[in-house]
Amino acid sequence: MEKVILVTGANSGIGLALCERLLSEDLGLQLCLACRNMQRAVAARSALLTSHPDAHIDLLHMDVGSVRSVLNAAQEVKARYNRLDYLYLNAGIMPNPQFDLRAFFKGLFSSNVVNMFATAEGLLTQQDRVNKDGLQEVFATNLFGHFLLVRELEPVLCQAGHTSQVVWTSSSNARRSAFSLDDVQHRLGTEPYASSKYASDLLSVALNRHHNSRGMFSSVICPGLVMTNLTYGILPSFFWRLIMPVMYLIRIFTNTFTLTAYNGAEALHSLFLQNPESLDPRAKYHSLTSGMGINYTKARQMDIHDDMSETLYEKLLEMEKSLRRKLKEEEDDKQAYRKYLLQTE
Ligand SMILES: NC(=O)C1=CN([C@@H]2O[C@H](COP(=O)(O)OP(=O)(O)OC[C@H]3O[C@@H](n4cnc5c(N)ncnc54)[C@H](OP(=O)(O)O)[C@@H]3O)[C@@H](O)[C@H]2O)C=CC1
Ligand SMILES: CC(C)CCC[C@@H](C)[C@H]1CC[C@H]2C3=C(CC[C@]12C)[C@@]1(C)CCC(=O)[C@@H](C)[C@@H]1CC3
Repeated sequence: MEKVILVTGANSGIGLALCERLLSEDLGLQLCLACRNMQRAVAARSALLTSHPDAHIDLLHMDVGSVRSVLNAAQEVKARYNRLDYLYLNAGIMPNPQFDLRAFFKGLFSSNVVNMFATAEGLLTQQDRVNKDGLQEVFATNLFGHFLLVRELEPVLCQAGHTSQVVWTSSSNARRSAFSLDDVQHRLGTEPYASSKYASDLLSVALNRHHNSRGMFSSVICPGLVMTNLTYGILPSFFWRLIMPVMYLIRIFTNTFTLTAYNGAEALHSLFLQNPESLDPRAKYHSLTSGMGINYTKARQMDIHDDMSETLYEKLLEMEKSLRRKLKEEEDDKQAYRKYLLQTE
């Protein structure tokens, strides 16, 4: 039976490179590209079909930052496929990034320089905003929409006699100090990206605790620093082009500069090849590239406390409940209004 794989944010960057790599591995896969921008999704599908004309590729509209869109898309998935083998939660945003040049130069001449290049600790802040559901956009996109998707897809992910794998594209920018259980959406801080990625690490551990017995396994990966639309948004593109040779030089000293989307997808691809039961639920799988351009994946232990991951999980369940209640009320109001209009006609 062909494996069914759904990838969010599959129309560009690391998500698209993953699809390309999966198809090179096995043409008998059923790939589903879940995307917000359908024009780019169609282009991505055509590009994949050019290199793999016999591939089975479906498109699915899903704005992972919108509760309604995720619920609709999940219904569609359950109608189309009776089981899901891999769910890659890859879509992500880093809006309005601000780069701290002073911190960069200070870090450059400190003993922390390698860590600074690997994690960008202290270098980046972002300006977030509230979305239509009343949630912080970064939290909604990078974490909550994906959480809701996993919850909705439980019937196709957790099936007797079958294992499934959920893989989060996290980041080495994820940091416990950027996250607070009192402010899970990061309304008050300036590092929503680091916070959302740390939350995904916590959530993955909690998902394993609650779902392993039902055959669903969750892992997190970091693709390293990859030149994609997300990173091009941090500094002007002419600057990136100018410093590209320097980036390749830095790679000699830090294997985290994977740079290409193909290299960045290494850990995602490597997890596809492994038995989910053999993976370490508390490890983050890093895509790394040596100075000679050799790709490999390395597992590193995450800085996670079980009680913290459990509390986050419970808070997300609560949030889900209240958002569903709100949607139901809105739906009821709409129905009542329609009925009223019909009666007054
Ligand atoms: N590049 C890097 O160095 C690193 C990236 N990552 C993570 O990798 C993941 C992929 O990013 P990357 O490939 O770099 O960047 P890209 O910007 O190229 O890709 C991001 C993808 O996410 C999609 N997306 C964004 N918002 C939504 C949404 N609301 N609903 C559905 N899809 C959405 C984008 O689609 P659309 O066309 O609609 O915008 C796009 O396909 C992200 O989670 C990012 O945080 C982690 C560490 C390092
Ligand atoms: C190398 C150049 C001379 C100067 C580039 C400096 C910075 C713009 C980069 C240094 C470390 C980078 C980095 C990221 C973005 C660009 C840098 C800050 C990320 C935050 C991108 C998204 C992620 O998720 C992280 C894993 C990256 C960590 C490193």
